[in-house]
Amino acid sequence: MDENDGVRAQSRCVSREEQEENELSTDLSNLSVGMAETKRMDYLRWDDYFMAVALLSAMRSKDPSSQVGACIVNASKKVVGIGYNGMPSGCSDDDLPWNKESSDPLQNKYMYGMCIVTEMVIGIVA
Ligand SMILES: O=c1ccn([C@H]2C[C@H](O)[C@@H](COP(=O)(O)O)O2)c(=O)[nH]1
Repeated sequence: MDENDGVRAQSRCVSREEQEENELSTDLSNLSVGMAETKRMDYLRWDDYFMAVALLSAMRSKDPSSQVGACIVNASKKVVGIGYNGMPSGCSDDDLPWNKESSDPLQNKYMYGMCIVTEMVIGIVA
């Protein structure tokens, strides 16, 4: 052992610390690679997404026999309208009839309701 042994020893010690640090950072970097967020691949396709919006909207309908939902989307895939079948807005769905086979046309829902898509398109362009 000469006078440089201590230095070498210290230097070896620092080296080991550095090595440990390197190992630690390597481990952390592995960890961060392992935890890295990557894009989900099982996300909803646009068509399914818009159809799901339409299905959800249909659940708002008060029509006892048919529940229809709609979701209108523009060319940029932006929803420009959602809706469901029912009485025209502003008309009470407690007062208007929900029948469909009454001999009195005024007592049938068809006299008052309109295809929801038609109604929505009118709403969008109006
Ligand atoms: O494309 C459609 C088809 C139907 N609707 C609405 C209109 C009515 O409220 C009902 C149809 O009633 P039925 O008892 O099934 O005849 O559904 C619509 O909005 N859009």
